Amino acid sequence: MQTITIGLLGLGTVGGGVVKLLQEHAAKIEQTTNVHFILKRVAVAHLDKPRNVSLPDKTILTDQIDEVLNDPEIQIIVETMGTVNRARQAITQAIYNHKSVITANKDLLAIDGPRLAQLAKSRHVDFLYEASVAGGIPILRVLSSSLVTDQISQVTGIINGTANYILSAMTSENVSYDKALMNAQKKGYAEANPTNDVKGIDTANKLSILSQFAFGKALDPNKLGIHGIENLTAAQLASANHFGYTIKLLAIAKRLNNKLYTFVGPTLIEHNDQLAQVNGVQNAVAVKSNALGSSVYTGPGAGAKPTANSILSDLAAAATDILDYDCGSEFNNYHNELTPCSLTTIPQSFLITTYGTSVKPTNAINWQGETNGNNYWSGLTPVISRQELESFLKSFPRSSAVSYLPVYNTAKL
Ligand SMILES: NC(=O)C1=CN([C@@H]2O[C@H](COP(=O)(O)OP(=O)(O)OC[C@H]3O[C@@H](n4cnc5c(N)ncnc54)[C@H](OP(=O)(O)O)[C@@H]3O)[C@@H](O)[C@H]2O)C=CC1
Ligand SMILES: N[C@@H](CC=O)C(=O)O
Repeated sequence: MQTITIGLLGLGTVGGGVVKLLQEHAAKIEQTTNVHFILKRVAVAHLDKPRNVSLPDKTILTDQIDEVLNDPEIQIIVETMGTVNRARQAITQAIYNHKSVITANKDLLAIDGPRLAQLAKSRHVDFLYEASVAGGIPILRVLSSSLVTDQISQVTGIINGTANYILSAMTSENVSYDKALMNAQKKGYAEANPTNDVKGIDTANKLSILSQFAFGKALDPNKLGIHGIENLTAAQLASANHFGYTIKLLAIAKRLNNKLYTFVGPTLIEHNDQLAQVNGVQNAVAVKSNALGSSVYTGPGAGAKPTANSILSDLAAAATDILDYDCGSEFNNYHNELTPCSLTTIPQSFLITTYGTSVKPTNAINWQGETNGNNYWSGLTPVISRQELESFLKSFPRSSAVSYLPVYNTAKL
């Protein structure tokens, strides 16, 4: 049996899960990897905070990250503290100190992942981040191993557990948005600041990473048009349901020739689509590829143990590479020049909802269906161009509220 020494940054939801799984699964881990992992140091922000994990020795806790990063015995750093700047600094320092790094930090990866990956490669250490997309679903390994030779044309993801948990609770249990968000926070699904979860930013960050694995092109999340779920109305949820659809926060990347069409936002998806049945904290990634056809990968997208499981799979891979003197291969070595475009510029069908009246707008649209409630009217458009949509929206008096949502897979590319 070989020994690998690790250092952990962060002991919150995910870090705590890592410690628990290292303890609970120790026998299986040792048998399958032939490695005995020693957790030598754990960095936290607040030393005196009560913890719901038992550490072998309280003295391994420190609030000085450098004590972990500069410890010469530590071979692998597991970063589960979040934040962008402090985590970037810590990961860079770890790589310069010749330590392999595992992280779940999609906020950092989305803006600086490719650079950090190149740095790790140049320093001959591993840089792995399975947990950064869809929590417990091993989607990055599927894309970079099982589908490595296939040509992918589309990925669609429900990749934020908090948003999906909120939408499911609002749709099927009639729970209010605020209450559902509070429950997601209690369960450890939401980010320390849940703004990224509900505004679609976390979804966009994950789409950036996913796109890098599926298409060889990392997307700049700042250049994606991103829509969140925070302004969705009960009228939209009820109207979608009336027409046979569920509303999900989707991340879509679709390749056509050398262009990559992307969208992040709430979208109507037919009740009988497999993705519409993904509820609660479950995530799903649907992949369309030339050889395999359609495949869908589902599982918990957040939470302590599912996320920690992804980290432990990286840990096993990094330990094997250290023992085989084979560190430094890129997690994803597919690179491709594609031009990102917004899917919203493509003609497609929309759900339009007007508020303050239950009367149908007078515009000449061949509505595919319509419904109304006390104080709103909703209609389903045929496939219309962006220009037609915009001129329709402009035809309303400034004072009236009108909103629109796209219908999944109606875009005519
Ligand atoms: N929660 C989830 O389901 C998932 C989270 N992630 C990602 O995993 C990471 C961790 O998330 P999560 O566990 O939920 O976050 P938490 O807020 O639960 O935990 C963060 C931990 O990091 C510690 N920490 C924060 N800043 C510092 C610092 N400057 N120095 C040392 N320690 C620090 C905190 O210390 P203290 O406890 O003392 O305050 C805490 O233990 C994030 O990048 C998140 O995006 C990815 C997938 C799923
Ligand atoms: N806050 C995130 C956690 C996992 O990435 C989510 O809800 O999906």
